[in-house]
Amino acid sequence: MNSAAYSWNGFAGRQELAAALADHVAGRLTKAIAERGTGLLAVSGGTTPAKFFAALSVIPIAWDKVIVTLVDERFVPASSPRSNAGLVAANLLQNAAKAARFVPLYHEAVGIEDAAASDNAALQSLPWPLDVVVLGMGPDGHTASFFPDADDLAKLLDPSSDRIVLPVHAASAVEPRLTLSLARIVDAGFIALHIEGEDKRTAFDSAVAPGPRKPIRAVLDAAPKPVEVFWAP
Ligand SMILES: O=C1O[C@H](COP(=O)(O)O)[C@@H](O)[C@H](O)[C@H]1O
Repeated sequence: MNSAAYSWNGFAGRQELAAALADHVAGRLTKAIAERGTGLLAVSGGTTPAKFFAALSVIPIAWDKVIVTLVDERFVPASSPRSNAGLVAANLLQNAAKAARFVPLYHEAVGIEDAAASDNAALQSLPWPLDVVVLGMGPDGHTASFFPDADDLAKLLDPSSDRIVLPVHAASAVEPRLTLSLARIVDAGFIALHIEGEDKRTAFDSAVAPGPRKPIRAVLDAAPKPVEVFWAP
């Protein structure tokens, strides 16, 4: 594993974790706004981030200078209960954070390849690099939409890819996906991994142990700075 790898931040409870992670992220965004006039944040979806989103949404920073996008998205419209954009709209883009600009990954398109190509063009104009990326992880060791059984996983995990967004097909992923490339993720100023529960702790421990390389391990290996892991039981 790369010598930077990760740093472990353990909490007694999920609410406490959500508050601490929200404070860290708000601090980073405030610093970015002071330094370059804008803050660029990419967040994950699924189920874990809801409490963190709620905590972040009430912190009074200059949200009108913040751009929020997604680490990954399921190929479903925002009205679907499986939409990561829907989760962000309902939990993060509320309260003070309502003033942020949201850049979605899902657009109606004939297929996931077309959607990824149009995202690639649309996201080109964002003020890269990301100031903050908050990753999640599934018990299978997937992070972003880098699923262990994805077609052409080596291409998805290529740290030198010049793509911003990539299409993903994986049998275990339910629907096709859109994901930020590994290169854009590991280039972020602050990389957090937010995981909860004993099953995910076990999955993380096995991903960092010698053995088959899970996708989360590819992020740890490619990141030039330690990934800050936020965990609570
Ligand atoms: O499908 C996804 O799963 C992961 C983990 O989600 P969780 O429900 O176990 O928290 C998430 O990080 C990713 O953004 C999402 O698309």
